[in-house]
Amino acid sequence: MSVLQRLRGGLVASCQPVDDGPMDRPEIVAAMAQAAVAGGAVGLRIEGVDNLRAVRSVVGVPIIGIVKTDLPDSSVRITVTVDDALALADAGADIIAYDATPRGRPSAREDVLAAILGRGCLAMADCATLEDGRVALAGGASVIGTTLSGYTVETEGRHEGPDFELIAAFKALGGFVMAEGRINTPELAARAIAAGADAVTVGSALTRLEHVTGWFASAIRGAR
Ligand SMILES: CC(=O)N[C@H](C=O)[C@@H](O)[C@H](O)[C@H](O)COP(=O)(O)O
Repeated sequence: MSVLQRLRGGLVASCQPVDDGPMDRPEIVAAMAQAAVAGGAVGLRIEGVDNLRAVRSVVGVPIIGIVKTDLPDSSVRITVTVDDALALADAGADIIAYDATPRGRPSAREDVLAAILGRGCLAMADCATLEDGRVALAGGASVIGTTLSGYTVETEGRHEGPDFELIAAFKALGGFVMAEGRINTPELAARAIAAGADAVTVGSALTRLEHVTGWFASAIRGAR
């Protein structure tokens, strides 16, 4: 079965602990990944080359790899250089996700995409808009994700929850549609599939213990 066939209709667990938090260690990310697969995840999204290597050695499901970098002069963070893309391919990523918005960054998005495809990996375009998805598919990306909707100046504050409109619009474009971003409950995940997603990625609600704890703690404080 192809990588996309294995992901179709399933859950991808994004195992990204809070940066520099107590769970931000490759062995813990690998354990999270194993637990997610045991729970039914058909794929994983992993940040960082060391984490990816640790996860690759313990699971067989498809892995979407990214490297996040905080740049001084750009808000683009996801797989911003050709070297990052190549390192993820070497570490065993099946799919490499990159920032597919037109915002400036060290390597042009086209160059990052070409590097991913050149290594025989599939490319996932992390998009904010319909136009990002259109450009990415035309350039050879296989997966278009709603990952960055709500996280660019253009789209900030547009949706409090998942961007179901973009999921539906992507469906009409063709390509493999990944619903991603603020899908924090099983009900929202099911709605994403009903809206046209081929697969759903969930991160914070599964693997950012600090965030999930905070949601509960503040709801309880607010109810007092
Ligand atoms: C915008 C951005 O940088 N998104 C990142 C991409 O990898 C992650 O921080 C998110 O956790 C991931 O997209 C999953 O989304 P959520 O955690 O909302 O389920």
